[in-house]
Amino acid sequence: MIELAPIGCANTLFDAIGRQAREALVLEVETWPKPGLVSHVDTGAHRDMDAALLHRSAACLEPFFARLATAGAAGAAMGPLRSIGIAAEAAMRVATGGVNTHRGAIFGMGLLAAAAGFRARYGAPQSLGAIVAARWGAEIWAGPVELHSHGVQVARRFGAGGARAEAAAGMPSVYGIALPALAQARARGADEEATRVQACMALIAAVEDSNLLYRGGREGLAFAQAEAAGFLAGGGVEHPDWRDRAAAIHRRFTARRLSPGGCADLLAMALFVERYGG
Ligand SMILES: CC(C)(COP(=O)(O)OP(=O)(O)OC[C@H]1O[C@@H](n2cnc3c(N)ncnc32)[C@H](O[C@H]2O[C@H](COP(=O)(O)OP(=O)(O)OP(=O)(O)O)[C@@H](O)[C@H]2O)[C@@H]1O)[C@@H](O)C(=O)NCCC(=O)NCCS
Ligand SMILES: Nc1ncnc2[nH]cnc12
Repeated sequence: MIELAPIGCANTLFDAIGRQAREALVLEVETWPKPGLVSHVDTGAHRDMDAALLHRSAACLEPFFARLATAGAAGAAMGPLRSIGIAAEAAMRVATGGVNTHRGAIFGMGLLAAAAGFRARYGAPQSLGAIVAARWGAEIWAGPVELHSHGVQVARRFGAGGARAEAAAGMPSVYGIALPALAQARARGADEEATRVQACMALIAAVEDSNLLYRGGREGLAFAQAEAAGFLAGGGVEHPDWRDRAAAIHRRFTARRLSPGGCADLLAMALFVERYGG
């Protein structure tokens, strides 16, 4: 257990955590081409979502991320965090007319915001992901399960761990895949949008995204992973024609109605974690 002396925290710090979480969600949307996903350019494989809706959703979630940071700093266990998360999901549904824009992000980014609050309060040396795993990992598994959610159906049919497994393990896809991809692309001179596309492709190539499994089954997931891996093996965003190649992959996902919504969330979480120094 972490035992460190508390340090003072102003509300403005928690507000800043909420704002940074929202900005990370917005930056994810403002990234093109992301295979099958919504961006400022088009709506990909979605008929019920566009960039404006995702922006509205991100805006309505900002105060909830700030509340989660405050709760994290107060040493909250998973129960109070879950209550804030459920209220955030309800607010999202009101803001979007019932569309599931950011359920995964509420969960994962919400836990990272709580960890950022905890770390600001106690000065803990661990990464935000390590704090999530250490403080709330066991309770994440013990929480109530929605019998009919897409994630639960996919877990039953394919044994996929989804957002819970990712969070309980301390966000390995954020730390082991997205952050190194962002750093490497940037070090090689890629611009910021290209850097985000590279990280998105790296995530799709490796993550068992429950949205891909729900819409495309094992075959859809394998198709998506092979497409992203092919992009990376061909030089990724260092290839002179990278944008055309990524756009062609985006069209192929869209034609198959495949959308890696979990990877979109993980990209946003990596952008948030980067700003908080790991
Ligand atoms: C525990 C929950 C996360 C409940 O989860 P659920 O049972 O639904 O299971 P998952 O599928 O595991 O997760 C839900 C969302 O997480 C994203 N996701 C998917 N795979 C991964 C992964 N490997 N790692 C991390 N995150 C992942 C994904 O969210 C994004 O996609 C959604 C949009 O996709 P779309 O294609 O439009 O899909 P639908 O609208 O669902 O269907 P169709 O359009 O195809 O018809 C969007 O949400 C993105 O964010 C998964 O959807 C959790 O919800 C829970 O318990 N909540 C309670 C509150 C709580 O405890 N909070 C904790 C503190 S904040
Ligand atoms: N850009 C995006 N497109 C589709 N689903 C998403 N969920 C979170 N971000 C998304």
